[in-house]
Amino acid sequence: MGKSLYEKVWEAHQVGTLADGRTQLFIGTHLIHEVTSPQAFGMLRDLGLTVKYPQRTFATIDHIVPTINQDAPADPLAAEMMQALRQNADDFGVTYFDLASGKQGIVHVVGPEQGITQPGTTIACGDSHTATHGAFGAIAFGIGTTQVRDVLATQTMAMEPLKVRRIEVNGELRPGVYAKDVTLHIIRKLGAKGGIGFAYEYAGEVFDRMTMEERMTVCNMAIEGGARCGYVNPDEKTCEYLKGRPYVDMSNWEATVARWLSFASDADAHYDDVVVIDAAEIEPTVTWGISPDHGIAVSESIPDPSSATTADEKATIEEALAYMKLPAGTPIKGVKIDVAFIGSCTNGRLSDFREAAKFLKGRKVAEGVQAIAVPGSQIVAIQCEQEGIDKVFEEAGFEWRGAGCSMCLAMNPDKLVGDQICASSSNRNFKGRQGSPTGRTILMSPVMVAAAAVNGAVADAREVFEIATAAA
Ligand SMILES: CC(C)[C@H](C(=O)O)[C@@H](O)C(=O)O
Ligand code: SF4
Repeated sequence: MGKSLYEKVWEAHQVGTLADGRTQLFIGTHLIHEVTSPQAFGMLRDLGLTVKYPQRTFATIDHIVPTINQDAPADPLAAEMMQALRQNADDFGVTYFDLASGKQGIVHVVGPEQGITQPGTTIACGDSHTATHGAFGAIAFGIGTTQVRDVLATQTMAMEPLKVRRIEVNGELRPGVYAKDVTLHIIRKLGAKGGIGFAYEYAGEVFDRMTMEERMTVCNMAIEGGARCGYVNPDEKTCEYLKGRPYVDMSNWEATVARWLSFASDADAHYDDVVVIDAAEIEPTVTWGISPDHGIAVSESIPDPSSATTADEKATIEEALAYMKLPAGTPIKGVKIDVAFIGSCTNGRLSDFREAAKFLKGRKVAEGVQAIAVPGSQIVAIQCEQEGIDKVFEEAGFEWRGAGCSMCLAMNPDKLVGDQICASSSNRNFKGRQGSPTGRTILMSPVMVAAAAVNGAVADAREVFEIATAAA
């Protein structure tokens, strides 16, 4: 019987079995940011410990950093957190991609961009969207602050092994359907808790064809489907993306490629579960509620509690609709928006801005809508600016900001106000997620956010494109 990538990587990193039965797992790469690392460093200081492998630890600043006047946050607490990360990186000898480095950005954008994220490795980060790095065939876990301490001090952590579910998406995606729709569709189908106890292996023709950035978008949201991690097997595209990046050792490239590819799941690997999805059934998908599994096709209507099949489902729909203040049974298309946000570790990369710019060229953001575009990293910002994408956004009426998490979680000045509705390319639509306790989030792909911004309401980007083509 062959092995899955998950099994191969796990076995290669297993240091031993702990008394409680858990595995002590070696962590090849540790990524840190300003929110979940200060206490961990504090604990190291208290215990008189050092960072075990500082060369395996990389820091960046993303959550609290403002997207305007980035190095001068008005909030003294933010300034203090920024300073603390600088101090910790200096004191413990950790590489820090700070604002002055030109490499700063959201941790899950920076890792791949620098070539730190590599196939066959284990990666940990005190952040739930660490699964993003699985796009490269890494086993990447989001961890809590205590585990951040453990990894800093020992480069290992204790973990229970996972089951593996292979999710195959075969066939052709329809025009206007993006990686974000694929991931929202999977979560809709399997539920926000469906992946508990699993690693998700994303496979099949659709993933084979996807670019690395698209694979990252899908893996990023594995956690929103309950999975502990998600990955795509490494292939030529993975290697091509990484070739020549700053942290990739190019001294014996052929051997590196052979080693990376050897981690891919064997054809006869065992899976605990297999789900097969037909790509043609996936439509541009948007959320209507307060959990990422509250997704519907943009052509569908907001669920009606009376259509629920269980009492639990009924209560969930009622709670979501009460919070969202949306009428049951009416089309989601046409729901007015106040804010449009393109960015985040899900959809804040070059290809996301390129696609949205294609849509925005020659169009204007609807009156009364605040639209902001936030590159996932300083490098993404420069790439976009070199292509004139920033200008397309600005001419359309978007604000073009500096890199960071921005309004995805609003731990910075970018926040919704009151019960504003935001069309957002991010990954979570939880209550209060975007900075206002009554703020409302509708998740969708960047192109759909652009369409909503122009329309002033949720729109089907495909129709708006067609209307434009017909009029031309
Ligand atoms: C602040 C951080 C710990 C958090 C996470 O773990 O994911 C954030 O990135 C998020 O997206 O909610
Ligand atoms: S962009 Fe959003 S989801 Fe990603 S790390 Fe930042 S806050 Fe978390």
